[in-house]
Amino acid sequence: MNMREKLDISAYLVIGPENTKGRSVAAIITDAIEAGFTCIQIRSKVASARELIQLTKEAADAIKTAGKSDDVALLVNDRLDVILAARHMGVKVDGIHVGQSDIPYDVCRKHLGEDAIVGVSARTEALLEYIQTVDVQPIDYFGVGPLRETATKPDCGQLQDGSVITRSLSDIAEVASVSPIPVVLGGGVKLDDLPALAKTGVHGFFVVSAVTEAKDPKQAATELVDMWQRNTERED
Ligand SMILES: Cc1ncc(COP(=O)(O)OP(=O)(O)O)c(N)n1
Ligand SMILES: Cc1nc(C(=O)O)sc1CCOP(=O)(O)O
Ligand SMILES: [Mg+2]
Repeated sequence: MNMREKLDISAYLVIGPENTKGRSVAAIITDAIEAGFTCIQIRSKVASARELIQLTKEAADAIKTAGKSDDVALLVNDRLDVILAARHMGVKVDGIHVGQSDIPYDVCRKHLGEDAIVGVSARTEALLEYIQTVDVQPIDYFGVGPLRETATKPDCGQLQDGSVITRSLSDIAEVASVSPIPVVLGGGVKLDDLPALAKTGVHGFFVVSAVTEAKDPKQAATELVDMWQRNTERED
């Protein structure tokens, strides 16, 4: 089974060097994987292409050292060029995450191949229409958010007048129920949000700062994974 077929977005870490308070991205990825995180996305709006390739290599090495190359997916945000370059250099990168102003997902699929993971985000109100109008077959999951405003991505949920739309739990539950593909929810998500989020039917949560800015990232990641598992365990 390839990584696309095995994809698990239940505990999804998004991380870049601007999020780690000067600490090593690879070390925090190791902490997250050891805690049980299932998916990693390298996302940086400040790193150069060369830096992103290096970060992606270090992330793939961290996943391999943890013995999880066949279980934990490694994605890169936005940068199809970085993924192609990293793959060319022998780095195992499993896929890409793109939003509505990024490279179109069908172009990503064409260049990355049938086994790659392609995640897409769209605003919830747009997503409901989107689901009915696009062929979701090339897409593996929808990234939805924000639950609340977050300094990590000040433009998320922002309208042209500068106001910010956050997602209510009922919006999230509606998207999860109509989406033909799995949904992962993020944006301002903290530990205490997980019990309510688990009830919405989404397949997982994604976080940046709840892990990357924590005093002890390993402990924070462990608490998040445990909380999600406790709240999504089947009762039968
Ligand atoms: C899992 C996940 N969901 C949503 C996003 C946001 O993507 P996008 O809207 O393209 O914004 P940027 O992350 O590129 O600023 C994401 N990265 N990951
Ligand atoms: C990468 C990203 N996408 C978002 C969306 O709403 O689409 S919010 C976000 C950043 C989430 O960071 P934090 O966990 O620190 O709030
Ligand atoms: Mg993007």
